Amino acid sequence: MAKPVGTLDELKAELREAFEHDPVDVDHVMYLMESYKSNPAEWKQYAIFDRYKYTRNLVDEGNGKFNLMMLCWGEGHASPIHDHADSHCFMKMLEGTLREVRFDWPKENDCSATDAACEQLNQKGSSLLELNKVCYINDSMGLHRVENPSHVDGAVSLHLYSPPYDTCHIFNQQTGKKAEAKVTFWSRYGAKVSPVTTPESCTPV
Ligand SMILES: O=C(O)CCSS
Ligand SMILES: [Fe+2]
Repeated sequence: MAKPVGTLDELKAELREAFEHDPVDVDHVMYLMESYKSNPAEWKQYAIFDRYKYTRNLVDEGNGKFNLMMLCWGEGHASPIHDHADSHCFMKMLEGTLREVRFDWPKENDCSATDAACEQLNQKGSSLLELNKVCYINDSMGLHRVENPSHVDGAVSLHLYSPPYDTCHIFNQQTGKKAEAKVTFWSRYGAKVSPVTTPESCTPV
């Protein structure tokens, strides 16, 4: 069994090592992310919140193999229902609690074309993610929406996407209609960048 990770810098180094080998060992990456115990003193420099929507804050570009980012969710903030662009998605709770709601893909691929083909997405599960817990999803497992259920506390989560991507799809829960969405960063390595959009607020391309 690999040794547990101590600090965020150790986690970044271990993740870079883990992604040097193909295919990705999902269980090993889950172990690494789970074994890191959140220490706000190590990550608060990346945690930049916005009043109106959740923010995506780049932490490491993983030698081009993955994007590691910190997402900051104000009270009641939520992502749209989205896919993960055929990438791996690992999500770890660093502070607070998030709810993950999972959905099946739309039954009809051409739903974005005709109203007749559209129908409500099937919700297939919901779970609360507590401090230090890690969840994993990829497109073969379905879609999800992530939300901060608290109306008094913020939440911070650490996300790893591999391969990295800057476009995904968002879905309308009532119709199943999908639209392409650009995802960018609110900050990079702790420094805010120009005003950017994140999935729930960006206009489909
Ligand atoms: O903005 C994103 O990357 C979706 C957060 S839930 S995986
Ligand atoms: Fe996601």
